[in-house]
Amino acid sequence: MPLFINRDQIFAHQVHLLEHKLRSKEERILELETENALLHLRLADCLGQLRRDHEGQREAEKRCQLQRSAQKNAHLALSKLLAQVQGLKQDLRGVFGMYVSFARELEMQGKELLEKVALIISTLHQQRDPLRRLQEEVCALERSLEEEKGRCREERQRRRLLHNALVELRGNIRVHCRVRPLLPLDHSPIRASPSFTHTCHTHPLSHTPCLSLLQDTVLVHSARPGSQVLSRTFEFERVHGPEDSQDAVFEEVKPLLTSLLDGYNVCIMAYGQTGSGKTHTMIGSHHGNSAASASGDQEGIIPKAASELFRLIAERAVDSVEVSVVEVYNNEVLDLLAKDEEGGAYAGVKREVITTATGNIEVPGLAHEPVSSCAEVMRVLGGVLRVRAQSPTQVHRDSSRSHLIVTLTVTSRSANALALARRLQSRQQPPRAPAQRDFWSPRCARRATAIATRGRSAHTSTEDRPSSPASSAHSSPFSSPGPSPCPSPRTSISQEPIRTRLQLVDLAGSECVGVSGVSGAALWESSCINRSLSALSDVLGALADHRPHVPYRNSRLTHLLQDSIGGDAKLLVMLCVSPTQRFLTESLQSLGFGTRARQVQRGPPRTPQRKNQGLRVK
Ligand SMILES: Nc1ncnc2c1ncn2[C@@H]1O[C@H](COP(=O)(O)OP(=O)(O)OP(=O)(O)O)[C@@H](O)[C@H]1O
Repeated sequence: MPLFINRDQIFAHQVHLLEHKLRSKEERILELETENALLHLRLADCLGQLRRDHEGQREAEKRCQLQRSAQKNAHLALSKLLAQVQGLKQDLRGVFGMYVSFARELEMQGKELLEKVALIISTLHQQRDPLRRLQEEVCALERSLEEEKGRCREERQRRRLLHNALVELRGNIRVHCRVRPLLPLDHSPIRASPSFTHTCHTHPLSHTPCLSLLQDTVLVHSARPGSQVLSRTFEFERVHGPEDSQDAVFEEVKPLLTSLLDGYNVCIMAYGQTGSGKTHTMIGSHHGNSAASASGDQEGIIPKAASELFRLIAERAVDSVEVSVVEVYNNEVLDLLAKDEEGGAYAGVKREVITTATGNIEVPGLAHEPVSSCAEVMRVLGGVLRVRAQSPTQVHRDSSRSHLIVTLTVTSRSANALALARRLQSRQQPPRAPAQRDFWSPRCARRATAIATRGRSAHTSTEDRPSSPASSAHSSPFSSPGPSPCPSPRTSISQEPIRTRLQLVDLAGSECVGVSGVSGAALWESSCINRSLSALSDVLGALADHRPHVPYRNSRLTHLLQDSIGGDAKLLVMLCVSPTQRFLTESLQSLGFGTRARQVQRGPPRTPQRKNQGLRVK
């Protein structure tokens, strides 16, 4: 082995060793760096974790704080609730205390009441007998009151029948009164000028009713401030109130139609102030101009009478029925059935009224149309009513400006009529209703006959035509046969037909020109209407006072109706009256007219003579 070692080699060896050491150190450094990096990573993890833990802790602390504040609030609410519960318990204790005291009080009162009831029951027990007796007395009194009421009703009925018989015997004019309901026209303002531009202020009370009805009496009571208190009563054969229907009004008129077929002439006349319901009562309510088109329960006396007439004649031997229609307009008699020159339309031709040498009232040339049913009558009437004079006034928009007279002439061979005529010829007593027999004492009959005889003998003559039985032999309505004398009992009754006449009159309304506000031609119409109505009133006055002169000829209306007013037709005046203070003066005038009409005594009505006994037959 060499002793000498190369230095280089040693150095190389040392370098190698050092390099090796360096390498291992470097490896170690690398390892340590890796480890360091890993540790850094772990540190970062740990720091992240720590941060999260801190945040979680902060969150937990926040929640904890919230929980603590919620807990605090809950504690507060709980303590409040507890305080309230304490208060409620207190109240409840108070209420319970009250309830207990109230219950005690109630119990005490109940006990007291029970004691009182027991006392009352025992008192009642003691008084039961007198009470029962009292009850029995009350029942007996009620029964007797009912009986008295029944007797009173019967008595009133008898009085009415007796009155009717007396009216028949005396030949009185029957007067029915109809008070219409309040209508818009009662509230319409009255205008000062005919041009209807200025309105007058009416008294505030003027729309209040001033009429009250009691059985067959009209009570007029007016107490307007500044005027005298007025209180008057008017009695009529029948009084209809505002609530009475057209049927109810017709029911009271209906018996006259039987009389017509039994051989009497009949006249039904509506009288009253303008707008008081005459046309409504006679024809019916209508819309537009077609008054005859009133239907059903709104039909007036004319359609209902025509219908009843044809119902009655279906059962009897009646030859024919004819209708004629006239209007008295501006004191002229117009034949509404006369046709124009072509013979087509109704023209309203002027006619004259004449008194024949025998005292008959005639309208020469008056047109008649044969009719065989109510519908035909209404058809004819519907046609002519369009010709009737109408114009508006401030009181009534559809005011009729003429008097309308519809005449139905019945030619009959009815055995009833003949038998009745025979009976009336043989004794001067009115036909008696069965119900009358028990009260129609001979004394009563004697008295009534005496009154009737007095009444008749008191007015034996008039200027125009005497109304004594003897003179009535010559009466003749228009161109149809009219009332005739009672033939002597010995006169034989052949089977010649009897002609009777039903006159249905819708008078024009009386009116105060100042109130109705008319002028020009309408003023002349009003003046003619008022003059003819005043002539009618004068005629009634003369008849009622048995004056020797009856001024029938002062007006065409009275001349035309002479046979019905002063003759021996059964005449019924239907007074139509407005109910309000506003028309008080006019209502009083109409009621006065009705009273006057009732005073007329014309002797008992007669059946007309037959064709062959001097009557003019068309
Ligand atoms: N009883 C009644 N029930 C309901 N309405 C009525 C009644 N009477 C009248 N009327 C109404 O009052 C108004 C006036 O009545 P109507 O035409 O019959 O009066 P009038 O007396 O004939 O008047 P004028 O004389 O002016 O012609 C009408 O609208 C009518 O329908």
